Amino acid sequence: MDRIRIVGGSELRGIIPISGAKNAALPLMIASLLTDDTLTLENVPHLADVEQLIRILGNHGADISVNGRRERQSEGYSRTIHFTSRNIVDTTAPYELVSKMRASFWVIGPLLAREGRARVSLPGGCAIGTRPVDLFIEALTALGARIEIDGGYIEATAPAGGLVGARYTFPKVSVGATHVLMMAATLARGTTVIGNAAREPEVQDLAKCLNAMGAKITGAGTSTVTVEGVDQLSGARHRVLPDRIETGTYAMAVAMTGGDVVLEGTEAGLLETALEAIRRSGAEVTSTETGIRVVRNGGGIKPVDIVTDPYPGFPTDLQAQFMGLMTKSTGISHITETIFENRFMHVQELARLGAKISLSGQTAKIEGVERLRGAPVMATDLRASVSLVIAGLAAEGETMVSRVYHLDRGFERLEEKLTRCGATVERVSD
Ligand SMILES: CC(=O)N[C@H]1[C@@H](OP(=O)(O)OP(=O)(O)OC[C@H]2O[C@@H](n3ccc(=O)[nH]c3=O)[C@H](O)[C@@H]2O)O[C@H](CO)[C@@H](O)[C@@H]1O
Ligand SMILES: C=C(OP(=O)(O)O)C(=O)O
Repeated sequence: MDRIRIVGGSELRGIIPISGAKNAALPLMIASLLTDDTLTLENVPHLADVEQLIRILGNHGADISVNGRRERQSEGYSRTIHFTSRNIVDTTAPYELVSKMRASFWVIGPLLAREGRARVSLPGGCAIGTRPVDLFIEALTALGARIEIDGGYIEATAPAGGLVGARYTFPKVSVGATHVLMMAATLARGTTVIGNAAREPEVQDLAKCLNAMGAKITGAGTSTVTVEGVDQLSGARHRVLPDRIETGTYAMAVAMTGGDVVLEGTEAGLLETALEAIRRSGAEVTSTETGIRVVRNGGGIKPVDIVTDPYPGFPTDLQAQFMGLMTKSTGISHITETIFENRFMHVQELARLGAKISLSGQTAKIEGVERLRGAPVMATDLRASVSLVIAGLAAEGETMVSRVYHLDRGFERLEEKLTRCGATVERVSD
């Protein structure tokens, strides 16, 4: 199994190209099941999760071809992929395919809307909480679906004339359930009004693509989304928006090591709350013509308290990385996780590097230390694993991160991007 070896102590200087967003690419790829025409997605990151979803869509009958690359980038960076689901050959998403990744469950929306039925295994994904699917069931039931749970599968059936538009307000904000309800509603009869919808940029990106396919969606990006059902959707060409979590991760890495890096091809507007927290920690963060510049030249890392929240709040997907940064602050900071009940698994691994962190319920208290020292550490989930990389970049000596497959789910060419900016990071294959 691959490991990542880091020798800490170097500042980061240079340019890091930001990839297309994993969490936008996945629902966009799933949206291709809504039409028998071709959906072309540009800027799709080359990640394990994308490859897994390609297998899942293929199982439903999608014909998928990959080509193209971004200008000025070496082979293998974000790709252009064509998805054509002329016929849906199978409406079952089996356990073996769905258990590896939470987002694969979302095929339930398009399959149900287009084919009138779907049988989808209960999902897997990062083990960061119980992650139930009750909101999906409630939302699809509101559109008239009949839902049963049998042998670990959700079996959903639409009424004879298809799904019917309805007014549904989520009792809790859910990104995935918003994606699914929005996709299902595009082909429902009549109008659906989604209340307390997730406002994440990825929801906006999906709505933009669905509208390009002929859907009638307004309000995406606000908490009320209205979807007027249409008879059918067509193909389209859409560019996946930049990955705000990758952007924030590298910005925090620079704030940690010091240096001067331009994060290319991304936009500050996607992650203002996180960038503000990085600024408060003492780094300079400015928008440039090509992206975002992050600079920290000398000066300690100031302690900053954060609380995770749905967008536009501080993203839970950057919580572990920010904790990595705070381990070397000059004082005490507090990080409160409000989205997932078990998203502190990085705490004990950061402690191996010398971090001083104590937990009380959903709040971590981090006492900054002057020095971290390299050690063998284990990745426990996607974002936790990259928090160990951030800490390793600033630790003395060698840090060896195992279970790198977590990292490969969400970070395209991490070693290459960091090495080009002066870090010593390499993949070690046993
Ligand atoms: C592929 C993808 O885009 N994943 C992101 C998505 O995950 P995901 O869409 O799974 O996260 P949700 O927004 O649905 O989860 C938010 C909260 O709602 C709860 N919940 C959700 C659905 C449900 O039916 N019942 C329920 O109780 C969850 O357990 C969690 O506590 O948004 C999360 C929150 O920003 C991010 O951390 C993930 O990276
Ligand atoms: C938690 C994440 O992914 P997933 O929802 O697929 O588990 C993530 O992207 O940080």
